[in-house]
Amino acid sequence: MNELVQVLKLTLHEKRDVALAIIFGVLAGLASVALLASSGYLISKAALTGQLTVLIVIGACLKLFGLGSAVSRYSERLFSHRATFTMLGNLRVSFFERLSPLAPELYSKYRSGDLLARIIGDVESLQNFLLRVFYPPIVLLLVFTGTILFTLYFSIYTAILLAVGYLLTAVVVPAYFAWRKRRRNWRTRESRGALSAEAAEFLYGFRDLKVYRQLAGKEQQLAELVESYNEEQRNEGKEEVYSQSANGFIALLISLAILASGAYFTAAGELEGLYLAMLVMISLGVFENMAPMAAFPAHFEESRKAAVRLDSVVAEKPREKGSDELPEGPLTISAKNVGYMFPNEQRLAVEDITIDFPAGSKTAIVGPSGSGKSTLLAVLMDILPARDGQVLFNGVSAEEFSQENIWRSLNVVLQENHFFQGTLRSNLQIADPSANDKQMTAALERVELGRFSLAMEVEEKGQNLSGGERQRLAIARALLKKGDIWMLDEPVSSVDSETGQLIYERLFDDHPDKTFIVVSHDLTGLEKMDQIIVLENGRLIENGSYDELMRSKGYFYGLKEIEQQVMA
Ligand SMILES: Nc1ncnc2c1ncn2[C@@H]1O[C@H](COP(=O)(O)OP(=O)(O)OP(=O)(O)O)[C@@H](O)[C@H]1O
Repeated sequence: MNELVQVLKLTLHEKRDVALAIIFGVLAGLASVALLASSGYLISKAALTGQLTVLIVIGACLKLFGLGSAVSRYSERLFSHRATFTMLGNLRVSFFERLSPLAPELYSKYRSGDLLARIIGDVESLQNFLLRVFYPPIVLLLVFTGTILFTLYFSIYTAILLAVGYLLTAVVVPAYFAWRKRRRNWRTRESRGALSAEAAEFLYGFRDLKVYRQLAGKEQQLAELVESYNEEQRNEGKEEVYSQSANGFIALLISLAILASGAYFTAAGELEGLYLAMLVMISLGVFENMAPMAAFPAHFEESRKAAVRLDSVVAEKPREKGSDELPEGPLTISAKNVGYMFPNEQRLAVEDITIDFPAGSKTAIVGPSGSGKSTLLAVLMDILPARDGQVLFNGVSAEEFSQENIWRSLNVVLQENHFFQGTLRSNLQIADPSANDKQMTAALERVELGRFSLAMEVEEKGQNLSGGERQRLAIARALLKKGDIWMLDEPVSSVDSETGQLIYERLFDDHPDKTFIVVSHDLTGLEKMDQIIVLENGRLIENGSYDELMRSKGYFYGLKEIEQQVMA
C-alpha cells in the first residue's frame, strides 16, 4: 500500500475535482436507486390503489431521478477524468524530475526499449488509480449506506441483506480476486517490457541480423514473446470476467432473498405489500452500481505494481548538487585523484587521475582503445559522477554547480552526435535558437560544409549525411553555442585527416582564450597542443608538452615511433 501513497498524494492535489467526482458519483448512484425504487413503488401503487394524483407525483419523480442520474453521472465522469489527467500530468512531471539526474546511470541498468515501455505503461496504468481504485469504493460505501438507511425504515431484514450483499460484493469478492492476482503474479507489464525491448533490438539490429543470417531465430524469439504477452492478457481478461460473474451472481441471490423474505413478511403481515416491489427494485438498482468493483482487483494490483516499478527506476538517490553559476570567461579545470567505475563492473575505468587543464590551454588525451579516455572526459563534463576524488572548475568543486550550469559552459562534440529530423537550420538552432542565417552559414563554412544550404532536409538521426558530415555538423553546432570550454571526443575521426587538421587549426585560432580538451587517436598535429596526457588501463602514465614527451622517450615516444614505422 505504501507504494501508492505518492500517487495518492498527487491525486489529492486535485482535491476539488476529486471531491466533486465523489459527490456526483454518490448522487448518480442514489438517483439510479431512487429511480428504480420509485418505479417499483409506482407499479405497486397503480396496481393496488390507482390514485391518480399520487401516480402523477411519482411519475414526475421518476423523470426527475432519471434526469438527475444522467446529469450526475456526466458530472462525475467529467470531474473524475479531469482530476485523473491532471494527476497524470503531475505524475509525469514529478517522475521526470526524479529521473533526469539519474539518466547516465540508467543507460547501463536498463535496455532502452524496456525502460521506455515500462515507464509509459506504468504511468498509463496509474490513470486507473483514481477512476477504478480510489473513489469507486468510497462512492459505493456512501450509496449503500444511504440506501440501507432508507430501507431500514421499511424492513430491517432487507437492510441486513443489503449490508451482507455490500460486504460480499465490495469487500470479500474484490479482496479474494486481488489476492488471487497477487498470488499468481501475472506479469503482463513485464511481458510487454520484454517484448518492447526485443522489438527495439530487432529494429536497430535488423541489418546485422540479416547479414549474419540470424533473422529467423530472432523472429522466433519475438513471436514467443508476443504469444506469452497475449497469454498474460487472456488470463487477466478471464479473471475480470470471473470477478464480474461472481459479483453478479451474489447480487442476484441477495435480490432473490429480499424478494423471498419480503413475500414472507408481507404474508405474515409485518410488511406492507405496497413496498415489496420497491424493495426488490432498490436491491437491483443498488447492485447495479457495483459493476466497477469487478475491475477493482486487477486495477488495484496493477496500480500497486506500477507504482513499485516506477519507484524502483528512480529509487537511487540523485546526487546532491549545488546550484552555483560557473563564472564567465576562461575556466581552469582540475581533476584531483579522480576515479570512476561503471555500475555492475569490478574494475575502475579511470583511476587516480590528477591533472590541471589551465584556462585557455589546449590538451590532448591519448592512449590505446579502452584506456579510459572517453570515461575521463565524461567525468570532466559531469555526465558521470566521479566515484573517487573530485573535479574542480576554477578551484571550486563541480558539486557546487548544478549540471545545467556546468553544461551551459561546455561545447561538447562526441564521436556520435544526435540529429533530429528537420533541416540543417533547425538542427543548428538547437545550440542557439536566436542564431541567424548568417551566423549559421559562417559556422558551416568553418567546418567545410559551406556548400550545404540551411534549408537542406536532415533525416532522423542524420541518416542522409555521411559520418564525417555528421561530425562536422556537430562541430558547427558547437561553434554556435559559445561555451567557454571545448570538450571533444574524437570529433573528426570520420573526417579525412587533411580536413580534420584544418578544422582543428581553425577552432584553436578562432578561440585562443578557450580551454580545449580533445580526446584523439590520431597522434599527428599534437605539436601545437599545450599538453598531452597519456592514459593506459585507466591510469595517467605520462603528461607534458609534445617536446617534453618526445624527449623523455617514454610511452608516447614509443607510440610515435610505431606510427612513423607504419607510415614509412
Ligand atoms: N557503459 C559502460 N559500462 C561498462 N563498462 C564500460 C562502459 N563504457 C565503457 N566501459 C569500459 O570502460 C573502459 C574505458 O572505456 P572508454 O570508452 O573510456 O575507453 P576509450 O579509451 O575512450 O576507448 P576508445 O578509444 O576505444 O573510444 C573500457 O574497458 C570499457 O570497456
